Amino acid sequence: MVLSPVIGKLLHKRVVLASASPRRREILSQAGLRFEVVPSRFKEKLDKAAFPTPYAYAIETAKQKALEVASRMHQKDLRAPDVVIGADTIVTIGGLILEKPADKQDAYRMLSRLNGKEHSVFTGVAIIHCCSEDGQLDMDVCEFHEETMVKFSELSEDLLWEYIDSGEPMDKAGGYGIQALGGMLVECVRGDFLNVVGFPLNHFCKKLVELYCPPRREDVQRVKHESIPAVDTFEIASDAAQGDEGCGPSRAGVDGHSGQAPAGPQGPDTNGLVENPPPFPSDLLDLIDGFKASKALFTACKLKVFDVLKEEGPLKAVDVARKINASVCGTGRLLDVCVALGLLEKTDTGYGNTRLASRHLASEGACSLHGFVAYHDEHAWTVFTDLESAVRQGPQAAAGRPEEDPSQSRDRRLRFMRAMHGLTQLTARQVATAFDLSRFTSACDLGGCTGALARELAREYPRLKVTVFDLPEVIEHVSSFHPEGWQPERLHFVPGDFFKDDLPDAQLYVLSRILHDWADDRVHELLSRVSRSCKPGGGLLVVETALDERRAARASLPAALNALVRAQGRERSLAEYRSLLGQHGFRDVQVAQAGDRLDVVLGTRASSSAP
Ligand SMILES: O=c1[nH]cc([C@@H]2O[C@H](COP(=O)(O)OP(=O)(O)OP(=O)(O)O)[C@@H](O)[C@H]2O)c(=O)[nH]1
Repeated sequence: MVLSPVIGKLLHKRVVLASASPRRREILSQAGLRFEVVPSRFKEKLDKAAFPTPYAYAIETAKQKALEVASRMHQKDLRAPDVVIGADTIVTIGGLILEKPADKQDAYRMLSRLNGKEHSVFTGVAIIHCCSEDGQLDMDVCEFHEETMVKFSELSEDLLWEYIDSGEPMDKAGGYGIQALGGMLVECVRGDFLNVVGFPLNHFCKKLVELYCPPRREDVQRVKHESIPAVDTFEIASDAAQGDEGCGPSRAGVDGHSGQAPAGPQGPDTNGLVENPPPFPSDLLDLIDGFKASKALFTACKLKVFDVLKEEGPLKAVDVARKINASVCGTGRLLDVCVALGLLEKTDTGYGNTRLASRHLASEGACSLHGFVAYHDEHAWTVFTDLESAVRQGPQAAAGRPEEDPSQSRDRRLRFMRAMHGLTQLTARQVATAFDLSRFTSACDLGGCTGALARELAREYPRLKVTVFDLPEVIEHVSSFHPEGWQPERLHFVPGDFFKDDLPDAQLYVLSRILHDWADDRVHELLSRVSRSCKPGGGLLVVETALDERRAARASLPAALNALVRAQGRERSLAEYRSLLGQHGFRDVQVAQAGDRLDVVLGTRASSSAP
């Protein structure tokens, strides 16, 4: 029996799994897929440093594995299979990519690195649709990745060696198999378990829905007019499977344009030939509607919809309306839009948060971005209405406005602090582990605000004492951001202005999301102050979202636009940050990525006194 209708779409096709992994074979056959196994001969030796993110590396490896099998099979009997699936699983921690261990010592190195910590497991997947015509092989590649967070318990050396001696680690990414003995090492898992084992089945099925059962044209148009983006659920596949016999491998889907409507009614042209209308511009319509989606999210956050549903959901629209003190009709529409945006789920019992919403959009919690959303709603939204003049006149248009100073009023300051706190908490661990900082015993986070990064640094490096140095009016509020029962043992808050006051002594100085706020002259002033305070051998850690051609244009887009609408300051490229550190006496400048959007630059203060 095939449970997922979308897997059924592949039953009449020749499907090949380009993998030697017994786990992938098992996951896919248990899902009801029928396929042959042809292990890939692609050597997994791509240059990791050439990829902007670890998952881009995993995706490319998966793609190369599948492409190798497709072309080999085509060459052999001039008939490629219909579909080839490739996958690659990697583990990442502190900017390092771990694959299968080379030997026992290597397994030990990997497992001790993971010991007691949380790491990410990425599986990149490539689905290749092949078409052989006149001896030519034509291939369409659809690719995606899935991330799962896994936390290891604190494990003794003896236990690690016992596990290594079991032989289990050797053919597993990161040196452990979560589905077997390795499960004993794991304290918790956040995300898709099967992704860790080697194949993200859930995401794969969703991709198949996009490829084989895009929403029907009427649905797309209705959705567009109501400004609700299409949502990828298995239900779409079920509906299509029941109501649309022709729901097949649409070219639109295979070409990777997910959610694109199939070609519309076709009329004969003057030669009696059928002419295809131009492709439906779904992506463009999504783009046009994008601001409405943002505003719906901002509004639901402001009205505390996600808090109410986190505490009491699932609830009917009428009950949510009562609790947020809003109209039933307006609330119902907002809730439906949130469902379409993938933020809420709707069942017979009412509306409930998705995991994403409970984790990031409710106002409390270690991963809450509620403050960050509020800041965008109340501040960025207004500032960005000036984009046209900023583009016409350049950043001086923003300079003409009264200075946006987050410390102007208590409310605005607190709002800004909440935004920074949420964002920093979310990325602090990745920043703290981007480099091995264990050689430092003292650090000073300049402009460290609520201490979210400082706390993570102290947690990650047990010998490290961290000072947060920020304006007195900021320091005055930090206690309200401390987690309950929190004792600031190795963490100190010192009030001061990094442009005016002496900087606290430290071996490592941290400037996280600070430099982009300042124009070049101020950046030089600040860096020369840091350079003077930093002793030879000390370090400077700069954290920014760099304008960087390596990163997909889309990810650095907000940074590029921010630079236009801000009165002062500008985003800079990695080359510029490297050069700035060099100009101020920092050598051995290294760069690492912290997650998708942040770059971390570490320089060591050279011994010569003149920078
Ligand atoms: O918890 C677990 N983590 C990982 C695995 C297995 O690890 C390997 C990952 O290696 P890779 O993606 O390169 O795949 P290969 O086994 O080399 O097969 P290919 O022919 O596809 O390259 C993978 O087998 C996971 O299943 C695990 O079992 N548990």
